[in-house]
Amino acid sequence: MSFGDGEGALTARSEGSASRTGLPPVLRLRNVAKTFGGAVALGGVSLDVAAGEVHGLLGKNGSGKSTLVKILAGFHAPDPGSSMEVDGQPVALPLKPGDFRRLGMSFVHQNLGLIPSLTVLENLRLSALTSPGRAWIDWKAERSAAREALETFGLRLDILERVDRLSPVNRALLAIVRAFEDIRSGLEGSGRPGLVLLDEPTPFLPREGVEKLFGLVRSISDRGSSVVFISHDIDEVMAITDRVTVLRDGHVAGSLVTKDASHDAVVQLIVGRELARSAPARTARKVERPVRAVIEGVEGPRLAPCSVTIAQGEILGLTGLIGSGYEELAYLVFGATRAAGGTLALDGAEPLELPAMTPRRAIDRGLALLPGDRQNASGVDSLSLLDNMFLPDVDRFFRRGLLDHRAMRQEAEALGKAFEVRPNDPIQKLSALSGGNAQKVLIARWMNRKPSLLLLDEPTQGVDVGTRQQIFAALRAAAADGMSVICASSDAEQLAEICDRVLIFARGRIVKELVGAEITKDRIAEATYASLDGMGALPPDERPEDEMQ
Ligand SMILES: Nc1ncnc2c1ncn2[C@@H]1O[C@H](COP(=O)(O)OP(=O)(O)OP(=O)(O)O)[C@@H](O)[C@H]1O
Repeated sequence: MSFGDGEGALTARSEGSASRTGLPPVLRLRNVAKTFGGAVALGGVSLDVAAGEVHGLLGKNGSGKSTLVKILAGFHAPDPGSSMEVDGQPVALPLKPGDFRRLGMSFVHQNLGLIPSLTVLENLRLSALTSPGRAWIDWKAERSAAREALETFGLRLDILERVDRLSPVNRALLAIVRAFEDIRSGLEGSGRPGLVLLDEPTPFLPREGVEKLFGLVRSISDRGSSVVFISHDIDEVMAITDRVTVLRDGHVAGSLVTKDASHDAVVQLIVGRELARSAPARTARKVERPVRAVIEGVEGPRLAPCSVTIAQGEILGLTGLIGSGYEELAYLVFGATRAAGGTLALDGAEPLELPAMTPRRAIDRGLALLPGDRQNASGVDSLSLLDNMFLPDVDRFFRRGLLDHRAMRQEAEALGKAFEVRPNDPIQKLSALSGGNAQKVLIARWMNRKPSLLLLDEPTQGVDVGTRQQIFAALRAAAADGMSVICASSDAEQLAEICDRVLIFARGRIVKELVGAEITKDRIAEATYASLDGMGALPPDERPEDEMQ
């Protein structure tokens, strides 16, 4: 994600914010290795994180980043021969769960690690509330500590709200604030500089969230603490880190000082080759094509009634700030969220009432939805790759009442190969795959069904820079064959690469349409943030319209 060159654009870190000299590395890893049943996830990684440094950890899906983080969290035991120092002191491995606190580390994992049934307050103050030797809880003091922590981050949340009622964005922000709080209280007690590890914390964050997070990261590092920042977003990494280490196939492919490195050099280190940027094939798409779907007056919790028409073979992007309504449309059309009103007419057929739409009906009519919240709503972690791929249409593998396992396996293998799923073992559980590889399985599943209208919510979240290009190419090829795609995303770069048309939403309405050559990353970002001006009046050429063709 990057947001153009305008005011508030993500800016490169100043030289003054680099690491503190004279102090031992806050974390030193030597030859850290991990094998899972013979498969090498980490092949001997050595890495120093300096005090006060923001260190980017990058690498393709499955390169070993999360495995390394999980070793530090005491979740995985590394192989013998691995060694670790914290603040210059040797630390015995494996770590036990919870040891990281004693060592001055805190984490935000991809699944955020919040307890959904507890309140914001309870989640935020979990470490403090459960710390040993605490005889009683001063709830008044806890409430004010929680409010203060949220205020520092500019996060407006009801501290008594249950976490499962929060939006995904607010959950991510809360998890990040909690990690910073944990380290801050750790700092007070121990005098250590401390280390926060952020494992892909930003995909759900709106731009203001990213800016706030970066502001906090800078202030923490300015006070001497270190941050390890894992992300697939190269622009973010270039903006916030002092140094980057790139993992490839479980080994360190290289380390770079960020201010001396170019974007392309980092990409090359990640993928191991130069990445050819494919130009969007928009020219052929100006041709008038038959209408695939007419969505009229769709209305949802954050979406005022709005209408959208999409042509056959068109890739339509939806974007805006989180909460502007763009992120709801796909779910309302698919019946995953109940619409308050509206109709959907497919290929000239009789319109269907959206409030009566259900996912089953939508699938029967040739729709498919890839939800953004893949941890909770997309795949089933405890099932195999094969089951996850064919969950929605297992019927087609029945031959005279029996399931044709061989055909399923062959098709799953071919699909995994096409989408570069690694490891490509159809009977492996989805939970054994890295986050990005799991996302590839889920994209493959829906693409394979050849829906007439594919609804995507943040489809390449957590997917590495090389695979992203393959997914874009697959989407373009499917669109050239007539599949229509609606892609909701906060990633302007992604939309600029694949879309024929982009609709920008603000306050529940469509406020701007960009077509063909108008679609650039900067134009999308500009139109998105123009809607913030004064939060009231929009510029004259961006007045809300209910109808856009
Ligand atoms: N519990 C497990 N059992 C078996 N294999 C595993 C397990 N956890 C991870 N792996 C394998 O280890 C390798 C590294 O995975 P890891 O999750 O560390 O990658 P990553 O770099 O974090 O990827 P991503 O960017 O997709 O999150 C992958 O091949 C993965 O399939």
